[in-house]
Amino acid sequence: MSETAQSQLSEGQTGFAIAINLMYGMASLASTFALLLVVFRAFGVKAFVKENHLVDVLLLLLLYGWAVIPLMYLLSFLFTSAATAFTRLTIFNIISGTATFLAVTIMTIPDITYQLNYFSMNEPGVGSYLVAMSLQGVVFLVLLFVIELQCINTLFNICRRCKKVRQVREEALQPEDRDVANERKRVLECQPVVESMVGSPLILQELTKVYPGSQSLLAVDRLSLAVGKGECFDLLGFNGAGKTTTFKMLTGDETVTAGDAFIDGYSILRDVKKVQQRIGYCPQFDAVLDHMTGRETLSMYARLRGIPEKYVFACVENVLRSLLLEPHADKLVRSYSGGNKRKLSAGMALIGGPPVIFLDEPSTGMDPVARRLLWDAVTRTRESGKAIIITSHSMEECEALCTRLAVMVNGQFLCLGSPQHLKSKFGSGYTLLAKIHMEADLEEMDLQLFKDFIESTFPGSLLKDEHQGMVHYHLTDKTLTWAQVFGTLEAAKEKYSIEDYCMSQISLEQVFLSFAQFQHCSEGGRKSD
Ligand SMILES: Nc1ncnc2c1ncn2[C@@H]1O[C@H](COP(=O)(O)OP(=O)(O)OP(=O)(O)O)[C@@H](O)[C@H]1O
Repeated sequence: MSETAQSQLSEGQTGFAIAINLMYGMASLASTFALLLVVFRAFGVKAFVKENHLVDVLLLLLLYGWAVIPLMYLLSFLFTSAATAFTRLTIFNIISGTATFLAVTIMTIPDITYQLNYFSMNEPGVGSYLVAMSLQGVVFLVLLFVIELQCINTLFNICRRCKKVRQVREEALQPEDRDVANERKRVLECQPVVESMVGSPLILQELTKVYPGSQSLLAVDRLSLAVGKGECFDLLGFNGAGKTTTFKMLTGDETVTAGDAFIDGYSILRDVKKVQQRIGYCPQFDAVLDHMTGRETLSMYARLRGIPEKYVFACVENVLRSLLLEPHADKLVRSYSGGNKRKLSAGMALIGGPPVIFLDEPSTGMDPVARRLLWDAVTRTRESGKAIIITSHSMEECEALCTRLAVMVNGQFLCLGSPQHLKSKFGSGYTLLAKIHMEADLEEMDLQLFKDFIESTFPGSLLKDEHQGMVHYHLTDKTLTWAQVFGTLEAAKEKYSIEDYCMSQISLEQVFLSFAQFQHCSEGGRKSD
């Protein structure tokens, strides 16, 4: 059974599937054996039909089936392709069956004697073989259950989790951003099912992903987060920070190495199907069906989300209109431009208003008008009480949409909170942009005088950029007030030929960039222990 299909079955369902497969195998073997017995009877093969031996033969054959079906099932795990498994195992059965039969016959020719009790434990009775086949069947079946129910994985997971819990305790001693630590504490103390009902449809508890390989990579490192109804949470991060991997685990596309997440109270480890029924997902790369039109695609998603048939049309029209897709609604998706495919992907995630919506860089490739329409649609959806998680490299988008955000670096949250909270916490000081009027012959001197003035008046100021009489300073003094800075610059305007100037709070982008130094450049930079 494929890993994805397997991951979507609960343990009970897997056990049931094995039992059904075994019964089907036994039934089809029994019917073949019955035909064989009919042939024996028709041709009067004495050894098999005399003295009710047909029943003995049937018992022997069925015991053979009991032993061999689970063995074939086990051996099939050695192959990745069903066709290869079928041909190779068939050849294996023919050779092993014929060869062992010939070998045993040849080796026992001198000793052939006739024994009335076929089931005797003594040679040439087959009693010992019957016992062996019965035991083989039981052993192979147990092995099959162990593999299919992923008992070993579960055991590994339990060990891994114990190890992780120890690590978390140890690492709790290391400094972690206070907001991130508070969120972790809040999440670990909550009862996910109760919390989901109360108001947090999405809960991540120590969610971890390690990509296996020669150098296993820790892509997502113990994320803990609760996202409430009517909240839009932005995952900001550099390339390779682990955002998409987080989404993939939450949507069931990737397995979870440790930890768990709950969507509407359902665990992604135990109830992935129920989770998938409750999410909308706009993946980073469009997953659209080329041979359907946009309208057909959205109608299909509306029906899948359980929207009553009489509302499907209106619902689809609404999404098409809100994303400016109406002119393309009846064209095949394969003829869509990149931006229009993106709009359709976003529409597919939003339609029907699932309780939790994941948007992975939804506005990439959209023109500014479409982007703003998307923002409106996302904001309306959020205000209707849905929890939205978004990743984006646009700070403008982040400021326009999100109520809270986290900066993700190397799979961990380095900070967490509302945009204003993070700007106040990490972006102390002000940004000053000034344009100095320069006489042709005195330009360097004018500029230098102004720079000296700023550096002496506002100690600790950092010159960030300088270009054609335009200077960009970061005024780092936390005690400065807006009035002080404006007053000083207004008074100095004439003296230093300041043509124009502008003051602003540190931007979110500057806060984000201040974490750049922590991101490993190399994608294989984070090895898991
Ligand atoms: N299937 C995979 N196998 C092994 N490593 C992977 C796999 N997918 C992602 N990674 C690695 O995991 C890390 C996180 O990748 P991920 O795609 O989650 O980053 P991201 O934050 O979404 O980046 P971007 O902003 O570029 O989309 C990267 O180092 C990446 O190389």
